[in-house]
Parts: sequence; structure tokens; C-alpha cells
Amino acid sequence: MMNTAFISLGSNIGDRFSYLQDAIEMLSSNKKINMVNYSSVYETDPVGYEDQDRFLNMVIQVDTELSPYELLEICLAAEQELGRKRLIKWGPRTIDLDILLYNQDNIESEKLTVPHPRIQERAFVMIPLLEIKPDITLPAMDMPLRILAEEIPDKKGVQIWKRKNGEDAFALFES
Ligand SMILES: Nc1ncnc2c1ncn2[C@@H]1O[C@H](COP(=O)(O)OP(=O)(O)OP(=O)(O)O)[C@@H](O)[C@H]1O
Ligand SMILES: Nc1nc2c(c(=O)[nH]1)N=C(CO)CN2
Repeated sequence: MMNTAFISLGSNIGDRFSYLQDAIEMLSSNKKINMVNYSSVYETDPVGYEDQDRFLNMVIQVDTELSPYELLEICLAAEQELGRKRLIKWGPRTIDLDILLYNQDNIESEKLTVPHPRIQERAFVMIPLLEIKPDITLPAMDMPLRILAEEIPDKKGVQIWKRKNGEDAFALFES
């Protein structure tokens, strides 16, 4: 069965854009993952732990035959491969991949919580997510995220860094 998932990517160490590109290439190289869409790349003020460099953040949409747990394993493996180290909670990282949504499923287990529990607190997630899916609704919410996000906190801390051009899923990385 084909499933749709939204994944957020973030990086604030080293060549941040290359980490985003490499992570997307790793996910796309999996035969069971198809890139469907992606947002512009945003430069964002750090949230949670503030004494660190600004992030590049973006959101991608994929179609996949993988279960949510298999998709998580692929994301964690890509993080490992790209040198992610967990030193400080919410601290600097070469790459962070979070599963925001998987269809309209609600998943709550030790390993995985979907929808990602902090979507609605994070302008750096909501702005790119709404860019690619303006009418998105979170499961068990009777209102589109766009309405819930009208009073997005810290909107000023999220600025376009590289604008998406065209609909081709790889155009972003060609220019
Ligand atoms: N929706 C999800 N997407 C990715 N990882 C998740 C999700 N829900 C739970 N996890 C678990 O969280 C762990 C990763 O935590 P991590 O250190 O990346 O958190 P973080 O990205 O720093 O913080 P935050 O969760 O606030 O974004 C993974 O090992 C995974 O098992
Ligand atoms: N701007 C920004 N801040 C963060 C980010 C992130 O990706 N972007 N990730 C965090 C932990 O998941 C904590 N804080």
C-alpha cells in the first residue's frame, strides 16, 4: 500500500545545505521511497536551546510502501551516516530528520510519536509544511493547520534561504 509522509529536515553544523541534499539523496535512493514534493529552504533562529547557530530547515513529502517504523529506521540510519551526534538536547546537529505525519495515522509508542508532538509550536516546521500543503489537517483536529497557525510564534525567525523554483522535485538542487 502506498502511504504519504511528511518529514522535516534541519541542520546547523558545517555545510548545512549539503547535509539537507545528502539526506534527501539517501532517502530517495531507497526503492520504497518516492519524493513527491519539497519546500523552499528556510534559515531559522534556534528554538529550545538558543546558544547555537541558525538552522536550515525544510519539509519534504514522500510516498512510501514502508511502515512508519521502517521509515523511522531509514531516517535514523541517514542521521547516523551523516555524522549526527546527540550531545545536547535540542542542540547543534549535522542533520535531524523528524517524521511529522504519516497518512492521517496517530502513533504513540516509545520509539515513535506521529503526528510529531511539537509541530504546532514550531514555526520552522509549520511554515515549510504549509508551503507545500496549504490545506493540511492534522489527525484528530477539526481545523486546517493553516488556521491553527495564524498566530504562528516566532514567524520572524524563519526566513527564506533558497526559494523552491518549479515543481520538479529536484529543481531546488540544480540551480
Ligand atoms: N515523529 C518522530 N520522528 C522522528 N523521531 C521520533 C519521532 N517520534 C519519536 N521519535 C524518537 O525520537 C528519537 C530522536 O530524538 P532526537 O534526539 O532526534 O530528538 P530531537 O529531534 O532532538 O527533538 P525533537 O523531537 O523535539 O525534534 C528517535 O530515536 C525516535 O525514536
Ligand atoms: N530553528 C530550529 N530550532 C531547532 C531545531 C530546528 O530544526 N530548527 N531542532 C531542534 C530539535 O529538534 C531544536 N531547535
